[in-house]
Amino acid sequence: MGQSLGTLFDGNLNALGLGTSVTADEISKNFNLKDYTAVVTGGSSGLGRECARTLAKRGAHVVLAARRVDVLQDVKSLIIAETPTARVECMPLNLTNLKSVRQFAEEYKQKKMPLNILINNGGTFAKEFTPTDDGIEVMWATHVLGHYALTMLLMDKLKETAAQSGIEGRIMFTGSDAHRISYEGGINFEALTNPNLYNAYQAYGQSKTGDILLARMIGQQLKREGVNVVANSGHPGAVKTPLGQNFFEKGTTQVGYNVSKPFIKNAEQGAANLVYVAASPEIKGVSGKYFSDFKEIKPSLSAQNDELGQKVIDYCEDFMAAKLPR
Ligand SMILES: NC(=O)c1ccc[n+]([C@@H]2O[C@H](COP(=O)([O-])OP(=O)(O)OC[C@H]3O[C@@H](n4cnc5c(N)ncnc54)[C@H](O)[C@@H]3O)[C@@H](O)[C@H]2O)c1
Repeated sequence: MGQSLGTLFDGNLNALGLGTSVTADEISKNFNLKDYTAVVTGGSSGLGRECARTLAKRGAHVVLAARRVDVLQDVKSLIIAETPTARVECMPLNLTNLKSVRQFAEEYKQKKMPLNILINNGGTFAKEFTPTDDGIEVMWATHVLGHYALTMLLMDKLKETAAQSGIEGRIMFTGSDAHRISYEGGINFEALTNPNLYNAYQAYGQSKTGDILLARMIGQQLKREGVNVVANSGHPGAVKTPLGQNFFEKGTTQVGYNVSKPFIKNAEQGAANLVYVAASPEIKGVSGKYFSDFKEIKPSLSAQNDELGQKVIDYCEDFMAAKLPR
């Protein structure tokens, strides 16, 4: 690996957006979500679990989605222990397998449930090049391809719900300021299948550049269509979760880690900005933007590049056409 995380971040902690210690409970204390239904991917752990807990506490009907339903059931029990009136469902979803993504969307629609909020959050950090069954680097497959397919397959449901309820639909992609560490040009499509080009941090960074670009492109498209649905992305900060620990504690130099450790958020703090982007009335009508600590900020130049964004969309569309034949 060329540059270690510590080399990249030492003396540049702002790049991490380490930010405030406001919790998801605090930021959402005035939200009333009793008329909302939300899907949270990666709902079995870390930030997804915390987003789900908070939305359910504010009255939303929450659908937890991840690979292991037994783990999701445990999360559901925890949520109900805190909020006995919480409405929570668990549905299996493997983001690296588009057939699983389609099955999730079809089963969701069969349940005839509305959908107001889609939180595209599930994720992973792979130290070594790890191809999926389709041969694609696993972080790109999970963060970008899986979430693009999920969003497109649920888009009619989001639009229909918004039209019928009059409530603005929200799509929230969990981005990361680590997107600023990426391959030259923001995204190297060849590196998605070539292990010789692999650098774990650049590969993670380009997958998050992909997420921010998806929110931008989809958000802009929804605005052009004039529908009552928006898409944005949010940076949670550097957060102590299984993924975060893998990313930080093992990846950084001792100096970098020691400097950053006091600023690392817990999941309640990390989820705050994600819950804000997904549900705050303050940002009604905002679409295609990137948020950190409850403020819109500019992502990298690559993540503001519509031409690159269109390439990501085209890549995802081609992949879906190849992997999801009817
Ligand atoms: N922790 C951080 O410091 C940090 C910082 C910025 C962004 N993020 C992003 O936050 C998101 C959540 O990560 P986290 O820190 O809560 O990590 P986590 O390890 O606690 O949770 C990851 C979740 O994603 C799910 N997941 C992984 N692969 C999946 C797949 N193929 N299909 C379905 N679900 C899958 C896991 O089951 C788990 O529920 C990720 O997108 C991550 O990139 C995290």
